[in-house]
Amino acid sequence: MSIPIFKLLDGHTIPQLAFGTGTALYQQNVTQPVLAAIKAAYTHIDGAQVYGNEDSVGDAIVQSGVPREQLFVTTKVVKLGEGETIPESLKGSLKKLKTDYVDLFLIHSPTGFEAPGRLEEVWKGMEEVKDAGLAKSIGVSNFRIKDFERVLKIAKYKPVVNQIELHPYVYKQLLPLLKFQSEHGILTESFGGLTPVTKKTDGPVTPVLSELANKLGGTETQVLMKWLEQKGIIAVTTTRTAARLQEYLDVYKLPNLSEADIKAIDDAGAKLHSRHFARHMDEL
Ligand SMILES: NC(=O)C1=CN([C@@H]2O[C@H](COP(=O)(O)OP(=O)(O)OC[C@H]3O[C@@H](n4cnc5c(N)ncnc54)[C@H](O)[C@@H]3O)[C@@H](O)[C@H]2O)C=CC1
Ligand SMILES: O=CCc1c[nH]c2ccccc12
Repeated sequence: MSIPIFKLLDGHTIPQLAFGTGTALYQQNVTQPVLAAIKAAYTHIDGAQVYGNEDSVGDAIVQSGVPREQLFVTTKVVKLGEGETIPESLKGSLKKLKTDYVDLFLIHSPTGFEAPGRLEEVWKGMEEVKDAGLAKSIGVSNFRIKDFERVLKIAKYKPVVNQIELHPYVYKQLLPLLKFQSEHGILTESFGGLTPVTKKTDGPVTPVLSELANKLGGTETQVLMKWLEQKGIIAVTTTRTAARLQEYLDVYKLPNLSEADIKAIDDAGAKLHSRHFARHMDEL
């Protein structure tokens, strides 16, 4: 079984699993990890200007020998220099990434652009890069409902995705945002999806994962990834090890969780709120 492909609201497609170049790989040369991921069958690479390693992502894209159109490359803008525009910012990334376009360009966070009119102005810049073909699709990250309301008021193109921290310990609190996105056809990308096996390993979800891992014949990590997949969420994860790369890919060979299994994870997650990034998301 291969990685599922989801359709974006602008007609483009996106692989449901992404190899991330932040967190464990933040500010590091990621050429070898990205090459290993591509070799293992990953096509979707999640980057960002602030990860400080776009140059090494670009080297991996070139060295992989995989035709550019077979890869899905994301980068994100977190801030602009004095007088710098969004097209100028993206052109800087493209030079480092050694490509003519990205598949997806994201506003990394609304928090740097909160002054009156600023987020709207930045979104207009995002629309410019889409019109110029520098980004096939445009989206956002760490957006709340109130950020979407500002952008949607002036948008020619809606954001196609919102990349947010999403795992069972924030799922309940995010339900109004997820409902809003679903009503607008905006897909969700998850980061931090493995929090119950990495940062919050002693919570109410832990025994449920253990039981379901046994039932499915997989690992706790794979149960969390299955939970995301079955909710229609794109999983952005990462690793430095070949075994973990394969563990993530093997998720697609496992049977599905039942509705009762998914509810058991939702219910256990709802007993504890535990967020590790972007605290502003606690107020939607
Ligand atoms: N838009 C944003 O603001 C953010 C985006 N990201 C993106 O998402 C990517 C992934 O983010 P993460 O939070 O690292 O994702 P994640 O929650 O999927 O964790 C990945 C980590 O889990 C470890 N892991 C997997 N299974 C494990 C187990 N059973 N026991 C112990 N450790 C285990 C891996 O080794 C890896 O280091 C980043 O590289 C970046 O591309 C990450 C944070 C913020
Ligand atoms: O991408 C994840 C973590 C991160 C590092 N710097 C920033 C700035 C704004 C939002 C998220 C992040």
